[in-house]
Amino acid sequence: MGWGVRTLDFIPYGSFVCEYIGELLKDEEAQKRKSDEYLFAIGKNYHDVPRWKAQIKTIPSLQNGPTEDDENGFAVDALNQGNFARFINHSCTPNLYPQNVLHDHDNISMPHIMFFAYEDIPPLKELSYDYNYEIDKVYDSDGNIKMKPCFCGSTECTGRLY
Ligand SMILES: C[S@@+](CC[C@H](N)C(=O)[O-])C[C@H]1O[C@@H](n2cnc3c(N)ncnc32)[C@H](O)[C@@H]1O
Repeated sequence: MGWGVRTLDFIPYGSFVCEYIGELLKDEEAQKRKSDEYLFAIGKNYHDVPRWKAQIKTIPSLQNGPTEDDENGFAVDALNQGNFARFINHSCTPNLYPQNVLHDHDNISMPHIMFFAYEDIPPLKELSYDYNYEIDKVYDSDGNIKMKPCFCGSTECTGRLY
């Protein structure tokens, strides 16, 4: 799996752990990047979530309907600039989960990606999150389906990252 990240300290359930830092790219720019190893796709499905729809009324910039940013979707690329979060591997039974967080602006299409602890994490445990790829939905530049085996070692491992 290459490099990974372990915690030195005990991390209590629910704690904020770190942000996924990198270059913010429009989806179309992200797709042109030669490497997708460190891309975190933010997605643009926040308008579809009924629970979120109620809260959308509280965000001033969303009152005039979707903007060009909403149509585009964004990704964070940590290939050239980033922090240690880019070395966190995928697991089919992860101990971290990402959340979209708005704290210094109210543009819902480009939230900060913050990781929180799914459970109490003991010292020296490897940190992981679910990369959430859809199997057979990742393509190379020629349009062929890409496949990558998963080595997370979980008893619930699906066998493929994508
Ligand atoms: C964001 S990087 C994680 C850090 C990476 N291990 C490294 O050495 O830089 C994502 C890449 O790590 C590898 N990786 C992460 N989790 C994996 C897993 N469960 N099974 C196989 N490869 C994994 C894959 O090559 C993936 O494209």
